[in-house]
Amino acid sequence: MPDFSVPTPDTAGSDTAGSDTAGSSPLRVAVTGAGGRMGAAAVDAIDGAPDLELVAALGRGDALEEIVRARADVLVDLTVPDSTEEIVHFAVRNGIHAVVGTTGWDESRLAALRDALAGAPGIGVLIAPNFAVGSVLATAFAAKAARFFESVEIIELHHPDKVDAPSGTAARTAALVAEARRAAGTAPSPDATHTGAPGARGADVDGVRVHSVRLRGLVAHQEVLFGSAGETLTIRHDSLDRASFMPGVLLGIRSVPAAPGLTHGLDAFLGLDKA
Ligand SMILES: NC(=O)C1=CN([C@@H]2O[C@H](COP(=O)(O)OP(=O)(O)OC[C@H]3O[C@@H](n4cnc5c(N)ncnc54)[C@H](O)[C@@H]3O)[C@@H](O)[C@H]2O)C=CC1
Ligand SMILES: O=C(O)C1=N[C@H](C(=O)O)C[C@H](O)C1
Repeated sequence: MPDFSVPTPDTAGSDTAGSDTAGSSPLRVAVTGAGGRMGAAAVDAIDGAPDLELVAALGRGDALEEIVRARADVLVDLTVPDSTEEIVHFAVRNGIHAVVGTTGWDESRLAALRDALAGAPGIGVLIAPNFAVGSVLATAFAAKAARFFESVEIIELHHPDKVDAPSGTAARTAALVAEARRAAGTAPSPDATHTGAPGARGADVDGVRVHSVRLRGLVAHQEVLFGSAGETLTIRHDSLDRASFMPGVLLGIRSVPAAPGLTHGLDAFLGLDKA
């Protein structure tokens, strides 16, 4: 597993409100959604990290108070869009940092979380639409390319047990691409469609068409397609196994205590904001 080099909690000068990470104590980590596909993989990854200690693993129906009772420093939330907001606000109210992989964090939820964090100085929350470094890079590359092309569309492809569409990664990519195009004054993608089957052109996310494929055998994949006269550029990323997400989960856990407030996307923790 790649090991992204980051300051440990002991050397980061981190805010450790509500924690006991002084000295060489491992960072105490709780997981919600621990019985799910991602949660189970995260539990194993945390168990295998010598600087981390798994102190609580909660499933649906378990009381959130267990996270406080276990004196967790960081909560990792990998549940469902309907549960994540309540869980993360619970962590913030109780002085616990959070690393959130669950989807469903739209602008209104992010704004409410920023407000909550303003009243919880020193507490950090990472909302990570995708923990895979290749995916984070692909989204950053797409944002860079966005202003140079007339057309852009996104195809995201996932396993059929996924409950939400479009994916959180596609929504984030579309938002960043749209922002870059707006900033550059790029016109909307040309599209003469005015008749046909409903849904055939995918969902309109921030002015970008997003097509969601659900197919047994897939894990998590995305293509961003750009086009101009005579050329296309396709930026594709494939997560072939949930192992791809784990280095990012661990990086988030180790980094978030030193990053008070809201961090949206793993980019800053990977140093991509300086690239
Ligand atoms: N950021 C990233 O890199 C990734 C994010 N995801 C996202 O993570 C989330 C979980 O994905 P999967 O593990 O595939 O789903 P899953 O359905 O396998 O697991 C979700 C688990 O959460 C549990 N759960 C639901 N409400 C709960 C609550 N209130 N308290 C505790 N547990 C609760 C469910 O019982 C289930 O075991 C989804 O939103 C998915 O889109 C998935 C893969 C990567
Ligand atoms: O549900 C999934 O599997 C995934 N969810 C996230 C998303 O919606 O973007 C991240 C990744 O694509 C896998």
